Amino acid sequence: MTSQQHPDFKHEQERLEFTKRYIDVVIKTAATSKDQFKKIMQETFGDEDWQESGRYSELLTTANFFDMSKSELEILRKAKSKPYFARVDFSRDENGLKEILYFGKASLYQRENQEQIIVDWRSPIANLYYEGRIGPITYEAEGEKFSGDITLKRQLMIDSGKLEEIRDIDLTTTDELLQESLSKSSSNRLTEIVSTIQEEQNKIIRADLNKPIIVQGAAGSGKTTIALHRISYFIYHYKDLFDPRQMMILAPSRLFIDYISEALPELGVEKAKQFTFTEYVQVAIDCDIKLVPDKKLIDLLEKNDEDTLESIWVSNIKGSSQFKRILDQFIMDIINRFVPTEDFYCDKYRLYSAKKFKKLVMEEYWYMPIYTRIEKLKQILQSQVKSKKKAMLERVVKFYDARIEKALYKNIDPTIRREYVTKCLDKKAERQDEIKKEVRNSVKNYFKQFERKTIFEYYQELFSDPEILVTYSKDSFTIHEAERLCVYQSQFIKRKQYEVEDLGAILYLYSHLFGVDKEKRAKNIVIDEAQDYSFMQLQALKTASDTDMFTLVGDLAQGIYSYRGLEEWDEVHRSIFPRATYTELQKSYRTTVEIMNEANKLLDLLPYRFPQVEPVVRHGEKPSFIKIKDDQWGKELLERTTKMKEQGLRTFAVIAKTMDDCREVYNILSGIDSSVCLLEEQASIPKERLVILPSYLAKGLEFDAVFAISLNERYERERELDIKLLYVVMTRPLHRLYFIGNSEEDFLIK
Ligand SMILES: Nc1ncnc2c1ncn2[C@@H]1O[C@H](COP(=O)(O)OP(=O)(O)OP(=O)(O)O)[C@@H](O)[C@H]1O
Repeated sequence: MTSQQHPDFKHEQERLEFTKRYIDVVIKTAATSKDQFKKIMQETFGDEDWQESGRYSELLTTANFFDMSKSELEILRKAKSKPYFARVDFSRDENGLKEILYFGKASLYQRENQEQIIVDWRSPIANLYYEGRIGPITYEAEGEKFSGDITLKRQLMIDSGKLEEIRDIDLTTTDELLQESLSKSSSNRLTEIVSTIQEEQNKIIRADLNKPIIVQGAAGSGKTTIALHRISYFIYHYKDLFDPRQMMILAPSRLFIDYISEALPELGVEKAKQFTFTEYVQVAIDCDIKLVPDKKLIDLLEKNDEDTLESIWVSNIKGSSQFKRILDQFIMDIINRFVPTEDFYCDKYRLYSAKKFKKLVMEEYWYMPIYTRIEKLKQILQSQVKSKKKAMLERVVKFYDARIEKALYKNIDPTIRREYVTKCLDKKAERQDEIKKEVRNSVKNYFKQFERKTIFEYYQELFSDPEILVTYSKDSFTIHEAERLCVYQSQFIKRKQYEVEDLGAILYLYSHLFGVDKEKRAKNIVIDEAQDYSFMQLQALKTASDTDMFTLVGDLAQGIYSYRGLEEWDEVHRSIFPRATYTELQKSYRTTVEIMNEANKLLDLLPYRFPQVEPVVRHGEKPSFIKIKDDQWGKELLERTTKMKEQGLRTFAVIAKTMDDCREVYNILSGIDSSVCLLEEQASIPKERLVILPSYLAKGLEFDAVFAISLNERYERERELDIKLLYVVMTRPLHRLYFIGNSEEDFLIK
């Protein structure tokens, strides 16, 4: 039963009013605590010797409380307009008592009796809503199993604090709330979906938090959304143990980060760090890297000449597991340069043997980056020298004092004796100075035997000798291939530049040689569009962060960077994240059946077997083709946009294959309507404006309506990259898809 005629509608309305009033009370109480906090702050800072008086710890505890109440306050304030979205009535088998649970984005207890007024969607019992059907059920919380009966499952539509509708879900009802949510228009921003999370998605969000997870999900299956909800779930579960700033989200571009930014505060994950891979590498190695503009994809699309093919060949190698093995050999080689061959002496005293050092470098400190091992050795020597200094000086004093004393008692000419004693005193002072100098310099001098190079010098060294490269490759390279690689790299070495494809290897080397600072290491990493990462990049991230706590979400069918990225998950799973749970999502929530059916045809043209994507049943207009006959297409496109706006659609994109075509489209459209906007990688997406962007930047984004356009650049059936790009374009719209071009064949459609 739906709508306001529901017999329980009034009751639910009253319940909502009670909840809102209760929230008001809590907010007020929290505000008082805040005032109290200020008072204590003043008192505490007014007190001169507050550090000693023990009030420091008091201050800290209060500050902590203040922080909590501030965020609690914020969450509750936000929750007031929509405190919950669902109700589940559950009778536990153990006591037969019926619990009435209201699920929302906050959690709220009635202070008097500790009864839950709102249950957080991330709590274990919320599984009853996401996975439970009416009838008997068991659920797990903190390792314990509970069983009972769900007697009611109800969705509550609340808007601006007003109950709009209630809907009971029984066994047969399809999820109307999901349908409704999907049929809405998009806002150019990703939003949270807590009230309509589907069972298969819920399983991923709540999958074992102590294990990595790899999700291969179709376009529009909710990968980005799920990844963000999983972070939210993780933070909720480890709120007392884990600082959200230790989480890192890696996204393909700033444009994409801007796109997901709106969902972050809603989910309470805004504190997680957000970077592109390139940005993170520079942060991790604490150095700006001069990067060659990344034109390979464009070159592949536009030129596809010999130089391009050579650079693609190199990119493939630089991202491969073979390259990791080469780097491992290189690292071993470097480590061997740090094995001391000489004993350490301070003055003429042998304080440490080379053999003992070797054991430390090669065995005991094996887990540390090599430069950290050397730093450790330095500390050992310094403390050795420090502890022996007194004894060494005393020995000298003792030695000369004994001589002087002997001379004083010896029966010799007084002049000779005086001269002898003076000489001894001088010698003693000289030796003491010598020892002091040695104490100061011996460690430094000893360490001169070891090289000191920068990460860039090491990386360049790798490409300096083809023969050595062949050895590192254990003959998997021919000398000719190694030479090609070295020649290719030399063009950048001269200009002190690097390619994007070098960053994985640079980060990997850096982690082994120098180590990434602890505060720059993330403890939990979420990677969106993970199919575009190479084996080397993923391995480097794991080594750099020293954890395998990764959430990887991606879609190989959209792998437009597969020349440097991944073609399958298996190797990553096997070699980098063997503990990972691997899951697939085949249902798509974004587009209509009509659009998805058309996009699905492209999957058959790809050289690998990609299963057809199943759209959630939602119908709409069939994609249609507009032929370019004259200059009128621009006008027609804008007229259609105006019409769609009248029908309630809000976000529109014109997507061309390349930026060149985009510029031409922009020139024509901006001549008719000055509000159209050309999107670049660093841009943020303007709201409510028609945007023009190239296919490769559209990945991950979505719009109500998409015009796939081809002026000069057609999609070629023979080229895998073209098929993938077109697939990305065709899976962006929620509701409408138009093709504008010279011929339908340019879009591989009939
Ligand atoms: N359970 C759900 N309830 C409501 N909307 C959902 C649900 N799951 C996904 N969506 C919506 O479907 C759309 C696609 O989600 P999302 O962008 O996360 O998919 P994706 O798998 O990352 O897509 P792509 O591979 O194309 O980047 C979004 O608008 C999202 O809000």
